[in-house]
Amino acid sequence: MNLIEKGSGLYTDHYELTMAQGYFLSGRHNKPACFDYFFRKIPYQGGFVVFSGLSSLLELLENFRFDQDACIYLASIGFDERFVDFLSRFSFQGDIISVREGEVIFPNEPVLRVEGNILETQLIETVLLNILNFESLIATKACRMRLAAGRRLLLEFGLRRAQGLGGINATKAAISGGFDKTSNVYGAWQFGAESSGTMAHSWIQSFEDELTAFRVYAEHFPDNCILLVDTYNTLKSGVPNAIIVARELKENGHRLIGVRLDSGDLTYLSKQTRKMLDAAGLTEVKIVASNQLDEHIIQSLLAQGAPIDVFGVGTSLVTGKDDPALDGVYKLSWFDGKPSLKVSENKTKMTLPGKKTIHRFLDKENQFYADGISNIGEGTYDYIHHPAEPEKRKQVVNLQKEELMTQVMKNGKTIQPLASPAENAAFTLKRLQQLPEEHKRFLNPHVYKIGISEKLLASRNAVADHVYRKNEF
Ligand SMILES: Nc1ncnc2c1ncn2[C@@H]1O[C@H](COP(=O)(O)OP(=O)(O)OP(=O)(O)O)[C@@H](O)[C@H]1O
Ligand SMILES: O=P(O)(O)OC[C@H]1O[C@H](OP(=O)(O)OP(=O)(O)O)[C@H](O)[C@@H]1O
Ligand SMILES: O=C(O)c1cccnc1
Repeated sequence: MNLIEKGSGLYTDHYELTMAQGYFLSGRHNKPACFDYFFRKIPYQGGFVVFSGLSSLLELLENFRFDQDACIYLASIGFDERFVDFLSRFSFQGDIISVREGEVIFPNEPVLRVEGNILETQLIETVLLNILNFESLIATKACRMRLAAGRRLLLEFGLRRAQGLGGINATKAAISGGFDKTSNVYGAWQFGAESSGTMAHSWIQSFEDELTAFRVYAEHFPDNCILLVDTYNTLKSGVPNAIIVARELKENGHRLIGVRLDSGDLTYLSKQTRKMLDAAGLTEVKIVASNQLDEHIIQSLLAQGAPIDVFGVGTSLVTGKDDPALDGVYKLSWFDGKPSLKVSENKTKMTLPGKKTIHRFLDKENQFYADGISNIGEGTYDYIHHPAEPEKRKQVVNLQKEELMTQVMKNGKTIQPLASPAENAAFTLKRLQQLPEEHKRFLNPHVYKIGISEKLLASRNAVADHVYRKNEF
């Protein structure tokens, strides 16, 4: 299935189409509207999220169409003929204003805004949430592993354990989050990443003995050879056999790239392996480790002094293990000329009305200090208020600030070059250097402050009052 070629219109929830039909048949479909995308809870008990998926989304929206087969199907399941006819000519013509892909973002910030008519802005809800929530979830996980691994090489090994075809976008997000290479050949091809890999146990098992398996592999791939050393006994067989083959390669003007450890105590085994390789004069041979790694294990292995050069990570990365979904939502904030909000018993869940932007305030060391959300065009403000407890406020005068949102799509056409996953990763890394350490630690990270301007607070109160009065509760 290729959504881009087929047109992605059916990649949606049924209710988006019934609402769209309702807007169309009641003649309301051209009324202007604006929706915000934001999430509420940071996954993995972390201190930040890496915003990812924007380029995938823009590509899909440019191709958000209902082809003939889709229209026949929609008519067959009861959609109105006039509406289906309208859909056959439909394309998304709205605008998108967003923070940059790879930006470090925080809960309750409306990081992306969609403007257009109510029908088109409603219709894209599901695909938008599907893409942004998943890629941001996985890029955040990848980025946490990058923080744990420092400059060591990170390989993505997850396709076999991914949630079905989600494995494709997981690879894109893994690279965006800071992984260097992937085992996923399709992903590498699609997203301009580098694919690479080692070997499976089956290769070694298919030979009479381990040494022959290593020799045949090295013969075929003398310049791209990483030997898996734990099939029989890592220290008594795998590493000694790898050393024999490494010497043979050297004699022939080549070099063994590395050995891979895939079971057992990775600290003990990597230390012993390093000693054995070094004693054999093979200081250049790298140690690759895999086996159910995650950011915590990587951090712990390095703290234990494990001399591991490369980490291969699959399951926990591509499934976002520990937190299988980001709770990003898409809420109507402005309709037909008026700010709009969704009230809630729970004040933290009340949405922010109107068209808004985000400023990031920076301290003297150019480190992130706090983020402010305000109405667009509001100008400067001196305080930001806690969204749920507005009596708590923070002064933001005399601080440098950056406006985080820019227009990326106009009338359904992307107006900025789409960043590659590698460009996103470089941007994220730069931004993380500006995020104070206390927000990056894994254990009980300090909460980054976000707040709303006085004017936005006043307009939220006014709109909420109006909604309460109109609905008499
Ligand atoms: N020194 C270490 N410190 C912390 N975690 C480690 C260390 N060494 C390995 N691990 C992790 O511990 C887990 C060990 O998993 P498990 O008990 O399945 O071991 P195994 O060696 O894979 O066993 P098996 O031989 O059955 O495959 C893995 O997630 C691995 O990454
Ligand atoms: O543990 P993960 O983080 O998910 O990383 C991927 C795992 O997949 C492979 O094992 P598998 O048993 O599938 O095949 P193999 O024979 O190549 O080891 C590989 O050896 C890793 O252990
Ligand atoms: O290339 C590898 O070593 C690899 C690829 C996929 C999964 N596990 C390991």
